[in-house]
Amino acid sequence: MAAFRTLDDADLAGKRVLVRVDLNVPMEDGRVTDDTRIQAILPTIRDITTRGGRAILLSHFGRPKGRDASQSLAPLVPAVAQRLGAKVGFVDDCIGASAEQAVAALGAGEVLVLENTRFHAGEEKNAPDFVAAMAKLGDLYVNDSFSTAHRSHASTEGLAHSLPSFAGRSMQSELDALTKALEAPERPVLAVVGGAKVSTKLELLGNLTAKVDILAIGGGMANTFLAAQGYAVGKSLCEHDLAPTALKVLESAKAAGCEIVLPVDVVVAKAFEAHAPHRVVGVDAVAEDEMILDAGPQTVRLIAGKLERVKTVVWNGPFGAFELPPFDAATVAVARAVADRAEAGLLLAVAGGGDTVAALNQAGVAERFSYVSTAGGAFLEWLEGKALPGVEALRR
Ligand SMILES: Nc1ncnc2c1ncn2[C@@H]1O[C@H](COP(=O)(O)OP(=O)(O)O)[C@@H](O)[C@H]1O
Ligand SMILES: O=C(OP(=O)(O)O)[C@H](O)COP(=O)(O)O
Repeated sequence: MAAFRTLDDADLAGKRVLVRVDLNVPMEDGRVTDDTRIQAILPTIRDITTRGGRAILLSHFGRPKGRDASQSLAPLVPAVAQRLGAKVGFVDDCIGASAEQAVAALGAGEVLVLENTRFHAGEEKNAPDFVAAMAKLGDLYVNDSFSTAHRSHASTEGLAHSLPSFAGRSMQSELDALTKALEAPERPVLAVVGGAKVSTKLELLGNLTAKVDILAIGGGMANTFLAAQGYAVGKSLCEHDLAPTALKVLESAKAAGCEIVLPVDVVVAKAFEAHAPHRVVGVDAVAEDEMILDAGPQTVRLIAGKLERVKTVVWNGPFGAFELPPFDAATVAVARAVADRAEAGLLLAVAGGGDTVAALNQAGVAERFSYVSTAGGAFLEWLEGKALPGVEALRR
């Protein structure tokens, strides 16, 4: 028997199906800049609607503290409708009278998006009253969001205990593909971790050092390590409070025999904007009024050198502020080098994360990777061998 109930086990006709999806997609000026996560949920939505169910989509967007119009899911609704090729409704809350009325008015085969779950404090607290208020809106619960499975939130975990629950098609295929690709990875394994979510991803790097042979750290993540080692990082994105955690990661790596690769040179600018005047400097030469926005060419060469002796690459987090050219250079160069070797059959390359996938698409290499996951943090936690609350809650 499969570990999870899937849509194959569900009687969907006429049912109100609460579907946890991840509409936390990269956006710029109200426009979706990478639709991978939207494409990923279409099979599940279509499965529900063609079988006469009512698909009620739940998602967070960003990390708002309470209701915040700039983090609304409303601009995502036309993007979902366009890719689905069907009308999609929207209601400005995910609980309460307005949501209840909109769900009651939803016909069989129709689709509705509810407003950002994180507008309510109960979401991240997984508060029982908030879970109950959402559960009232559905007969069944489907989790199709592997990328939020590491969160023990009301819409990712709580609801699975309140309603008959099922894994969606994307959730199923992510778990299948990652298990196949990485259950017993060929060594040496190189993990590449960058990005901006330093506080939520730094701690897990300690455990990751026990699983991989080389850990290359870049992006905003690297700045915290550089600062912890005593380098001045100026105005860079950096969590100075987390210096002790960064030092612990370095100690764990030493104990595990995992080689750590940090930037040796960086690209710095005084403004966080595209084409800002910039210079390449050694990591010991960042001025007080500068910020690190990318890794430098020497660092790229260093990582390219490591690629020559590894058999598996796992990657989450861009190496720089890739949305702002030319600070995409290191990410693009490393992505191309990995893709070339994957395509030549010299290594297996798996990458994941909302922005990482966007960066690989921007570099035009996503198709040349062995597997690309929608998930970043969840992918790293899965790789560590951690039980993911959103996945565990779906087990039979
Ligand atoms: N040096 C840097 N300074 C500021 N932002 C950075 C830097 N390096 C990377 N980033 C940002 O990190 C973000 C992606 O991080 P993250 O959300 O952790 O990745 P993912 O979504 O792939 O899991 C991008 O928006 C990118 O601009
Ligand atoms: O974008 C996401 O994760 P990712 O940046 O690790 O790929 C998910 O939507 C989770 O978002 P969160 O890290 O705010 O919980």
